[in-house]
Amino acid sequence: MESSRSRKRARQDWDGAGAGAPPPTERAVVARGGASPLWRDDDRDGHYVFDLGENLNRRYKILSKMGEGTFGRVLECWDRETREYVAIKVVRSIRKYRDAAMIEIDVLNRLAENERYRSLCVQIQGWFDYRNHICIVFEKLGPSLYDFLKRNRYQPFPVELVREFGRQLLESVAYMHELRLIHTDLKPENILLVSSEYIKVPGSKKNSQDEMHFKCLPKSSAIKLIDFGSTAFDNQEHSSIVSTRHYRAPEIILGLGWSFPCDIWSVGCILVELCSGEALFQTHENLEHLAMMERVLGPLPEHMIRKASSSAQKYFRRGARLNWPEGAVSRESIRAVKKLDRLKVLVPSIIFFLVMLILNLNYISRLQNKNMHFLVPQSYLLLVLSATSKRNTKHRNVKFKNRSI
Ligand SMILES: Nc1ncnc2c1ncn2[C@@H]1O[C@H](COP(=O)(O)OP(=O)(O)OP(=O)(O)O)[C@@H](O)[C@H]1O
Repeated sequence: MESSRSRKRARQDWDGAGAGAPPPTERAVVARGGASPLWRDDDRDGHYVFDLGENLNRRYKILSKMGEGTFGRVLECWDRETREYVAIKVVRSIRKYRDAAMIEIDVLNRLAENERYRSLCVQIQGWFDYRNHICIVFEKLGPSLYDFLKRNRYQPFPVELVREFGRQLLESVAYMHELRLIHTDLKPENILLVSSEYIKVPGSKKNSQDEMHFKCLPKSSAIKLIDFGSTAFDNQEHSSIVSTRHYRAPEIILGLGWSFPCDIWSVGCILVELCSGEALFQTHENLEHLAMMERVLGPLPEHMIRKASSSAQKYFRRGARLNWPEGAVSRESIRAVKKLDRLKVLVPSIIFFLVMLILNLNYISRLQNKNMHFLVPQSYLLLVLSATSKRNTKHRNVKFKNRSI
């Protein structure tokens, strides 16, 4: 079962076994100058064990650990050849993650076919296989939007900035969808600011001594998408469960099959979170999740309930309405759902219309055609966004124009 606050997606059940033996030549290499360190075993999860300052093959020097995910660790490295900092994802030496990394490389190369990707998605600079670890070299980016929220003790971003993030996010997703790719794991952790620079401004939350808190704001609003390890090709068979729980679309939970719209749902959830500071659907259980969706957005469309898979029918009474609150596992669960406000109350009105449109488009598209391509609605959303952007810019003398402040 997923832990209640876990933000990590439960990965699909892969079939691979552990890693094979390391290439014999590597064992003999001794750490000296620009050479590789002595061979050492991976940790029990298959992660590469390293010390800071060591080499990752002769070209890259390891400077720090930038992040960790299900697939592996991301290390900040110095590229001796280009003389620039890079972020290298060192994938766990387990067959299933190695295989998934090769798919990620495939997707990244596909994305890189068009120049447009440079400003929308993280750029891949290359990859190599080192001591049975696939290493993917990326341009180094700044912190994720989640890192920023956390650093600010979950104080929300200003609405002007959220709108700017939303516009870029929709552009990136539209670009992926044009290439018939579905990200499937959009979340604030997978959206990185391009720059780490920030400014401090007075925040809204005060502490117990009534002292004013400060909050950090990025100097530039430019963002890029990362983590294409779960990206699916539209025309390939899809696994039944995708997305990290909080950002998972209703059609996935109901077993209706999923396609491009599941990314759009995640975008809606992300925008609300950036405006409110907290994940919209903080749950780890399907029925509670559906009840939360109904609380925020109104009843699930009848056509979706009708087609729910046999295993999802148990969430409904006589196949017609959600078995809620009768089916709740605890009073606490009922309270958690009740505590949620309608979308209108949750987010400023300027974002409300956009999010409402996004989340409802997900429903509408299912009504029309489950594999409907999302280009048309996305262009429409972008139009709405730029229209509201202009209006608001006039009114409030917005500082987030041109992606920098
Ligand atoms: N290009 C980059 N520049 C800076 N930091 C990065 C970069 N790529 C990844 N990171 C950091 O490393 C973390 C893990 O990266 P990523 O999400 O790609 O790994 P993962 O193993 O696929 O994660 P998940 O378990 O979410 O699938 C990110 O959340 C981010 O903090």
